Amino acid sequence: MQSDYFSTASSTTESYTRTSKPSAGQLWETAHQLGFPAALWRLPNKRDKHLIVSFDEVLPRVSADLDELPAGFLISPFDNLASTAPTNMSSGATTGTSISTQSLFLRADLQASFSERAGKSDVSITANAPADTFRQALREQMTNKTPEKTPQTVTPLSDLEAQATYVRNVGLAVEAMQRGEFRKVVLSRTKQVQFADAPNAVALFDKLCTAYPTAFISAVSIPERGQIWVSATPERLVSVDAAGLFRTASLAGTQSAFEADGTPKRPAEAMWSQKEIEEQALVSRYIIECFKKIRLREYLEEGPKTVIAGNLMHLSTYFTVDTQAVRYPQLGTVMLRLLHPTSAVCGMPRDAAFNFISQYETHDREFYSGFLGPVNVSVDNEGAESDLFVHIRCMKLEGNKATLYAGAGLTEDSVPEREWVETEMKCQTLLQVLMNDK
Ligand SMILES: C=C(O[C@H]1C=CC=C(C(=O)O)[C@@H]1O)C(=O)O
Repeated sequence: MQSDYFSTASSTTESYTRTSKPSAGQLWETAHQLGFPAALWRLPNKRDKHLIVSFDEVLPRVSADLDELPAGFLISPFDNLASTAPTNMSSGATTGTSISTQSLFLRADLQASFSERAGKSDVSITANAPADTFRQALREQMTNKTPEKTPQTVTPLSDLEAQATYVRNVGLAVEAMQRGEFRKVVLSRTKQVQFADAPNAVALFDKLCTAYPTAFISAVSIPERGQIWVSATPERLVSVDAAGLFRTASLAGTQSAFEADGTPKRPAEAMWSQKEIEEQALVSRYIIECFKKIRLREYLEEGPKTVIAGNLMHLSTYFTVDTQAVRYPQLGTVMLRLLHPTSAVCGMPRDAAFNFISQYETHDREFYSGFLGPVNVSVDNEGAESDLFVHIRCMKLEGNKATLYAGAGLTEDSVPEREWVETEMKCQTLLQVLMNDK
């Protein structure tokens, strides 16, 4: 007999031994079977994995307000701009921020943590009707035998036409920048991959966790769209921890983390071109301008430093603010609205770059280059924290098909063919793990 996993009283947390606990895969499959959205994630440099299941078959569209939302997981599209509305800040400053209600929110109706160290998982569930349905379906899932794993065939489809279009559009962007229409734009492209069978998102998530310990790894299932988004992003957008420490970072400039002979490069010895230094400085400047808009001067800036992101290296500058010391508890929400989309995924000035992207990109970015992550989630009784990341190095799974997304930051010094190669390298972050079917 399986133990009773959930209490149907108010929200409870229970611990299980290794033999009786439901695995992330079993919880994920149960949610999938019942048509419930689910999000699985692992924070950078952490080992614990977390899962949320929402009992809303159609997810609510919400404003990304960290001060109002309950515990859950937020996923926002790139195109999240709304009409500008004046908002009064606690500091007394008045500024224009975008109030958009296009983020999808997975409320934590069920929350589970999987800790390798402690050898236990905690599962808690709120007491509303689908809880019983879920418990029943999970019991069945746990008694089912896992099917034998057969090697997966993964076929990237030809990109020749996409390459020609991309190179032409980069050329047009460079001309527009030389005419002074904007200073930076991030143009993206997609890459299609065909699988023999629908890939197992949880197995893929686990492989990404192992391959990229410093990335934010996630898998988000959105049944109403028939999509699962999987990513290994190196870019933090906004975090606010239980002690009120706010963090953001600027990330840009790209080169391979390996020498031509395959030996790893030492980050401290990485050489960066003027184009890349400027490209990253524009992202930092964008963040500082957001601080200026709300008249916040007490931020700590560290960098730029070379950081490793899987198969790539980037330049990154870190910004931190003690929201308690500056008496600005809503800083996370305010900065989120000001920052997105940063010039790491859109450009500078933002609106001109956004218009260029809308005019020339031939695909809908959907959730690529939006943001995602846990909101007001408490882990290990350490207090609630929010961790939102820029949704890059990601792909959309739809049955047997995956669409990978990658963009490159362009300035007037960009060479179109090199930018295409850069997007290919970015696609490799996920592709290498997909192709390595161990
Ligand atoms: C837009 C992407 O990366 C951004 C983050 C780091 C470096 C970037 C670059 O060098 O262009 C991009 O701004 C992407 O991976 O799709």
